[in-house]
Amino acid sequence: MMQQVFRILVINPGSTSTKIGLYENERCIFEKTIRHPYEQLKPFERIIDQCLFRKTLIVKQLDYEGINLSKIDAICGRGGLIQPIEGGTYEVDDAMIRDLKIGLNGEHASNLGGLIAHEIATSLNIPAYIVDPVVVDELQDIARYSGIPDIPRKSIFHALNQKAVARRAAKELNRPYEQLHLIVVHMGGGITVGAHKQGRVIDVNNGLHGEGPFSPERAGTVPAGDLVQLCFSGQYYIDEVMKKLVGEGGLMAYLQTNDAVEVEQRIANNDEVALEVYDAMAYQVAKEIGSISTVLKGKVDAIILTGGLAYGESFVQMIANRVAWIADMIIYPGENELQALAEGALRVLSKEEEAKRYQNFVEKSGRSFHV
Ligand SMILES: Nc1ncnc2c1ncn2[C@@H]1O[C@H](COP(=O)(O)OP(=O)(O)O)[C@@H](O)[C@H]1O
Ligand SMILES: CCCC(=O)OP(=O)(O)O
Repeated sequence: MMQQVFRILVINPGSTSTKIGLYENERCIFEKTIRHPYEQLKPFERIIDQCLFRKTLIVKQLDYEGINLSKIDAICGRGGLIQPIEGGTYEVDDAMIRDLKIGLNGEHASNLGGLIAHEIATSLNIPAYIVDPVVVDELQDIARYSGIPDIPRKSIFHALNQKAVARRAAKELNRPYEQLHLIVVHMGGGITVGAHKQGRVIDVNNGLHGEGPFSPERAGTVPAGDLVQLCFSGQYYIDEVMKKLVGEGGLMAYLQTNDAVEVEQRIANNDEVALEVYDAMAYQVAKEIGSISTVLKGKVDAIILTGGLAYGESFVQMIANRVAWIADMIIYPGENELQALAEGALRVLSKEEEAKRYQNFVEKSGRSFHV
C-alpha cells in the first residue's frame, strides 16, 4: 500500500532568528533561517507585538520560494511559555492561545510559534500544533528548591532541541535514551544546560529568567543582592531591568551585539575585549556543565553541545578544554528543532499518536478559563 504523504509547515521563532521548514512526512524539502539583528526587533515593546512582523516575513519567504500554502496539511510551531506540561504534541486551542498571548510564564519569541501557526492554519482550515514547548517540566523535586519558598525554580529551556539531540545521540551510541545519562547544552540566543537521566530532564537552568551562563542576549545568574539594589535604585523601570536580564544582557551588554559570528570576526581582528568576553561565556558554560554533572553523580555517558554557538569551533574548544575530562563530547551544531516539530505533527497526522489537549491540563491544574 502506498504511504500517505503529509505536507507540514514548521515555524520556529527564536530570540535572534525565525526558522521555517517545509516537510513531506519526515523529509525536509525546504528550510530557511531568517536572522533578526538586535536593531530590527528593538522597536517592538513586547514580544507579542512582533507577531504580525514575523508572520509577514514567513508568508513572504514562502511566496518567494513558490510554496503553495493551500497544499499544506498542518502547521506546527515552537511552543512557548504556557503552563508547565508534559512533553508531546498539542493542538493549539483557545486556552493555549490565551496563555501564549499573555505570556503566562514570561515573554519569549517561542510564544509566537503557536500563535503564528494558528493564524495561518485558520485561514487554510487545517490544524495547528506545538511540540515539546519550552515549559516541559520533568524536574526532580529536589531541583525545585531555590532557597526562597516563594520562588521555586522552574523548568524553562530548549526542551524541543534538547530532547531531539539526546535521542539522536542515543541512536548513535546504540543505546536507548531511557538508559542514558546525558548533559545536553543548547547554546542559542539563550543557553540551557540539562541533566538528562534515563529519558527525563531532571534538572536544567531556567535559561530565560536569570539562571546559568550568560548568553548572546541574556545575563544568566547575576549577584542577587546587587540586582535587588539596582531594582530599587529608582533609576530603572521594571521593563528596563528585565531587558538587562533578557534581550540586552550577555554579549549584547558587553559587546553590543548578539551575533557570535561577528564576535569571532572581531577576535580574528585581534580585539582583546571580544576574546575575553567570549572566553568568559565559555567559562560560564563549562562551570554550569561541571555543576550539573553532580546531579548525575558524575556518571555521564556524554556531553552534547548544540545550538547556533556550537558552529563556533573556537568557542566549542574553549568549553572542551575545561570539561572534556567529565565525559566524551558530541557536537551537533545548529538544532534539530524543525525536524522535531515536523515529526511531532506527523505522529498525530498519521494517527500514531493522538494530539494532547492543553485545555485538559488547564482544567486539571484548577485554573479557570473563559474565552
Ligand atoms: N557559524 C557560526 N559560528 C558561530 N556562531 C554562530 C554561527 N551561526 C550562528 N551562530 C550564533 O548562534 C547564535 C544563535 O543561535 P540559534 O541557535 O540560531 O539561536 P536562536 O534560535 O535563539 O535564534 C547567535 O549568536 C549566532 O551568531
Ligand atoms: C526560553 C528558553 C528557550 C530559549 O532561550 O530559546 P532561544 O535561545 O531560541 O531564545
